Amino acid sequence: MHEYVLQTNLLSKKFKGQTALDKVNLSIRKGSIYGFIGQNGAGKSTLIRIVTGLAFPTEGTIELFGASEDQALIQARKRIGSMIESPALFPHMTASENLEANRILRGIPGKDSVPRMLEQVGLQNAGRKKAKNFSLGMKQRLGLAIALLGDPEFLILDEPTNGLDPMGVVEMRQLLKRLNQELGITILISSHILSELHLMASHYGIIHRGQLLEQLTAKQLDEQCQHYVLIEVDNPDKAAAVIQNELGTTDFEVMQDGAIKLYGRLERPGKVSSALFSAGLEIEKFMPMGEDLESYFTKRIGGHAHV
Ligand SMILES: Nc1ncnc2c1ncn2[C@@H]1O[C@H](COP(=O)(O)OP(=O)(O)OP(=O)(O)O)[C@@H](O)[C@H]1O
Repeated sequence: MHEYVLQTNLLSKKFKGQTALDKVNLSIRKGSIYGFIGQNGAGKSTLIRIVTGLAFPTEGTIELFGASEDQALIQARKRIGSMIESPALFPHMTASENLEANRILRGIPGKDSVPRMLEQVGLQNAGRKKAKNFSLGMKQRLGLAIALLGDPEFLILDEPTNGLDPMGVVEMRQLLKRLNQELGITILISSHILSELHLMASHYGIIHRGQLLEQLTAKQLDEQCQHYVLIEVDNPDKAAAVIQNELGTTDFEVMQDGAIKLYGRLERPGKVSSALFSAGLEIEKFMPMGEDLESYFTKRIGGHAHV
C-alpha cells in the first residue's frame, strides 16, 4: 500500500519558452484533502492537466498510486475521477440521463451506479428537469457525480466552487468532506476561495509562478499563522503607551480604525487587560485571533496579491 496517491518529481512544463511549471515536487498523501493554492496563471491547471493525462510534461515525472511508466499510468488514471473547469453536460438530458451517457461512453459497468451517484451528490430528486435548466450549483454537483462514476479513490477538482453562490460553496464543501471521511476518497482541490479551502483541507500546497513554494499540513499552517490579540479601547493612543511602557513590548500595531493588534501567543492575557484597566481605559474588545489562510498566502508569495 502506497502512502502517497500522487508524487511529482521535478515536474516542468514550458510553453514556447514560457515556464508554466518549474521543477515541482508535490506529494499528496492517501486520505488527505489537498488544497492547491495559487493566483491566476500560477500553474495549477497545468499540473492538474498533466496528472489527468490531458497534457505532457516537458521534463520530470509523475507517480500515481506508485505507477510511473506510461502503461502503468494509464491503468492508474482509471482510479482517478476529475472535474476540470465547468463540467461538460448534455444540456437536453436529465441528471440521470447525463450520468448514464457518461457511464456508457466511459465503459463503466453497472447501471445501478447511476442512482447511487445521484444520491451521493443529493440530486436524486432532480427528476425530469433538463441539465440546461439546472442552477450552477446543481451543474457542479452533477459534474461531481460524473467524476464519481467508477468509484475513484482520488478525486481531482479544478476550481469546483468557481462562480457558486455562498450556499452552493457550503454545499460543495460539505459534500467533499463527506466523500473524504465516509468513503476515504483522497481529494486534490484547487481554489481561489482560500477561506473555503481553510475549512476543509488537511494539507496545502502553495504554487507561485510555476514554483511550489511550500507544502504544509493544516496543523502547521495554524502554527505558522501569526497569533495576536485584537484590542479595542476608548483611547488607542493611551493604550499603545501602556502596552509599550507597562508591558515592555513594541510588537503591536495600531490599525486605522484604532483597533490594536498585539502579536505573539500571550501566556498571560490577563496581565494585558489588567494593565489597560488599571490605566483607566475602557476595554470594548479583547479577543485572541489567528491570521487566516489568505493573509498567510499573501505574505508567503511576498506581496499584496489578489488571489
Ligand atoms: N496551452 C497553453 N499555451 C500557452 N501557455 C499556456 C497554456 N496553458 C497555460 N499556459 C500558461 O501557463 C501558465 C500557467 O497557467 P495555468 O492555467 O496552469 O495557471 P492556473 O494556476 O491554473 O491559473 P487559473 O487559475 O487562471 O486557471 C500561465 O502563464 C498560462 O498563460
